[in-house]
Amino acid sequence: MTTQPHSTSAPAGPRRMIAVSSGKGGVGKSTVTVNLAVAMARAGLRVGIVDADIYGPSIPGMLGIPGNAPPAMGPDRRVIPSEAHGVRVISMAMLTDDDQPSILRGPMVTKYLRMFVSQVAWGELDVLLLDLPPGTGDIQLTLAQSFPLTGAVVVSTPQDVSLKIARRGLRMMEQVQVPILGVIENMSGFTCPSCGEVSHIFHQGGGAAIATELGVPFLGKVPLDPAIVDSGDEGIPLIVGHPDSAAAQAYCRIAAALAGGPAETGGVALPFDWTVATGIGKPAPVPATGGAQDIPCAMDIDAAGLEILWVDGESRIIPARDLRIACPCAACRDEVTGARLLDPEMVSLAVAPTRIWSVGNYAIGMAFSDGHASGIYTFKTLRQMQGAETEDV
Ligand SMILES: Nc1ncnc2c1ncn2[C@@H]1O[C@H](COP(=O)(O)OP(=O)(O)OP(=O)(O)O)[C@@H](O)[C@H]1O
Repeated sequence: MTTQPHSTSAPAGPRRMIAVSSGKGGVGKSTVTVNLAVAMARAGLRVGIVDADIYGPSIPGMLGIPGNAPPAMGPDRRVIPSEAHGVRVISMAMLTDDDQPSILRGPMVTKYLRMFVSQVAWGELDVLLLDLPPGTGDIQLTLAQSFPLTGAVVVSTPQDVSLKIARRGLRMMEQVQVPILGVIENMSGFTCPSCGEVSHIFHQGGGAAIATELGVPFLGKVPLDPAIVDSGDEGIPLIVGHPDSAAAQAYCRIAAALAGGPAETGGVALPFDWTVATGIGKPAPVPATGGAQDIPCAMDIDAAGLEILWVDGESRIIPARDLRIACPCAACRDEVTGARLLDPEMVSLAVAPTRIWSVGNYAIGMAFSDGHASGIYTFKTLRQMQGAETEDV
């Protein structure tokens, strides 16, 4: 285990940011995250893990990194991640005393995690894995919305109840338009400690059934293997200590599928924060490569309004005033009925966006010249607005 400084210049952002989630605790999500990360590092990728399981951070221990060692600071006051088995790691466990459970409210958790992603000197990364806290509550939803995730993986065990909960997790990710990269069935079958053969003493196949039912990929099964428990306790991942085991080989296959899977969206690079007057932060246009999704490939603003080119090649202008009038925030729309609360007559004919920023990978936020800045416009909504008649108000 070493602690090495990485480039402290502003990060370009990881090529892929993948959330590892589970509907409930104890299904092996952190173990899966660690072994996938080490498998990817061994395949030559530059890999980082954000231990976002802020209430029960276990990643450093599984990689043999002392939990209570505070991380070093770089010259630009950015935190330098720890590194073990070729994987860079940042975790709440490094910032709090092991004996003091972190009692943090939701907004604080999101603040810390944003910091973990953007204020850490990660250097160049091919893949950043986020080990999410278990469950499908507000924290998970906020996290899924806060980062430009390439997609999410859902870990489940074969038991019925666990699969039902996994289904809820999948639906949650769908709601915030985070692509599901697939389902992993953990503890599926038992690996005999003496002969290494896998026998299916419990249910199996539920993960594949859910994946089929919801139309998402099934990434594979990891058998129940007593060596995994010892590996976690000793800080030597199974991939390193028992590379020939059936479970280690399953991790390697899943890692290969995730590292090279068809998850790139093909749209503009995210995140961005564009100040319209200076053009600073404006997302660089990329070619529209085809596809049916609501993914922007280029954005422009002129006197006529906001023009968006979509991945399927469609492009149209939404007048700036229409955007302001359509603001979906709670002050401008009734949250229950959706009725407009904003009087269009109060909106100046000259209103225009002054700043546009990406929200997760499904929406943009917009600040207007009248000072209003709380609306979040999903790509889907913008696409529908482009198709609708201009409001005659
Ligand atoms: N395939 C497996 N075979 C045997 N034991 C496993 C397997 N996967 C995980 N475990 C063990 O199950 C326990 C829980 O695993 P882990 O901490 O990774 O779960 P988790 O879903 O991240 O839990 P939480 O989110 O509550 O921290 C650990 O002791 C781990 O070693």
